[in-house]
Amino acid sequence: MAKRKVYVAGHRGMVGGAILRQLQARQEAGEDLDLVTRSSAELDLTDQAAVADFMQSEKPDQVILAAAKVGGIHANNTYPAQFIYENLMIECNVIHQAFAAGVLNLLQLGSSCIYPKAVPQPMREDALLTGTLEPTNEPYAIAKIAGIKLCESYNRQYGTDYRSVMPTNLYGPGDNFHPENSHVLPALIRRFHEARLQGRDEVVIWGSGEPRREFLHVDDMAEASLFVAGLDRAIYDDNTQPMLSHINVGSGSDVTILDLARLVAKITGFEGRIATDPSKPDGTMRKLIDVTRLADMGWRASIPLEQGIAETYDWYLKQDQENLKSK
Ligand SMILES: NC(=O)C1=CN([C@@H]2O[C@H](COP(=O)(O)OP(=O)(O)OC[C@H]3O[C@@H](n4cnc5c(N)ncnc54)[C@H](OP(=O)(O)O)[C@@H]3O)[C@@H](O)[C@H]2O)C=CC1
Ligand SMILES: C[C@H]1O[C@H](OP(=O)(O)OP(=O)(O)OC[C@H]2O[C@@H](n3cnc4c(=O)[nH]c(N)nc43)[C@H](O)[C@@H]2O)[C@@H](O)[C@@H](O)C1=O
Repeated sequence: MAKRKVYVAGHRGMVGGAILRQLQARQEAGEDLDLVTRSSAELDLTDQAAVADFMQSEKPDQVILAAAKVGGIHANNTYPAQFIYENLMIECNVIHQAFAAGVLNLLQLGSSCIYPKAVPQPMREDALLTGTLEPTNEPYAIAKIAGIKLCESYNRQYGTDYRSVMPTNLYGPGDNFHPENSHVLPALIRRFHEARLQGRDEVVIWGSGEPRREFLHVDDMAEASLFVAGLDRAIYDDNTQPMLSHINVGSGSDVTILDLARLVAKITGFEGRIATDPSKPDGTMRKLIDVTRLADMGWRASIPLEQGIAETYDWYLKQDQENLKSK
């Protein structure tokens, strides 16, 4: 039997990298896989003609779409045009050109920010499009909702099997530690680490510290993505209502940002004060997702938050030291 050719879009990113590592482990364990990757420098997924050429020449059996314009609350709020344009273009090009090249199986990653700002918690899949979105990331969320609807529409009209997973806030090795544009967890790991090294007695966190967020380790996310991609179609379809084909992926519990900061302080060894900066946005106050659907299918997260942050900090320290050496 021919090898199954899988294209992982976004393999240099945090999630795509973790998915690729798990697929490579399967390959080493004997699974007949042909793994295809391209960096954004090699293939700009916003370029329709380039994506068409690539799909026609590679003709993968399966596409995993983990490429996107990604960032935290500040980046989303500051670069809304890039977040909506690049994400819509990437989704349209990858999904349509995959279809045009005869790809029947695809999995794409959305985000829990697709759900309305004021919605019963935990947020079920059928909360989609029941209210207005959180303004700080509405353009990104609109693009992610369009991704779900693209998959649903191609499935309805052409009978393809294009699936969508909606992750909660993710973290782990390979994360972006940019001081302004990153998500909260990598930002705090870096800020608390630097404060300890510099002997500072205070670290400031953005907003009130009161919002709650649910965090999932990227290795859990990669495992869940491959679990959903590999589900028998009858099981996937049985568990989705008509016109509601996405599946939430989360850890099932959330923490306040202040408690998260205390945990990061403990792990990084910072013993000073934690202050808040109310001039920075809180964003949505709570976005815990309901993970019943995925749990019923047989998958649950396994990496506890404290352990996951400690491992991520170890990874960060290794990167930090390599960077220091190369300076
Ligand atoms: N991180 C999080 O907390 C969450 C992430 N998600 C979703 O998970 C997915 C993966 O996110 P994550 O791994 O964190 O993001 P990263 O920013 O770590 O990685 C994104 C990847 O996308 C690629 N990419 C971006 N633009 C282009 C382009 N124009 N052409 C080709 N490739 C491009 C980049 O490739 P290159 O490196 O080659 O430039 C990069 O490696 C995204 O869909 C995101 O929306 C959802 C919820 C939370
Ligand atoms: C995954 C998700 O990520 C984004 O949404 P978000 O959950 O609001 O993301 P965030 O991680 O950046 O912030 C979480 C909370 O944490 C607070 N916070 C404190 N101190 C820092 C800090 O130093 N940096 C950041 N970024 N936030 C901080 C911050 O004020 C907020 O209250 C979406 O735009 C969208 O991309 C999306 O889907």
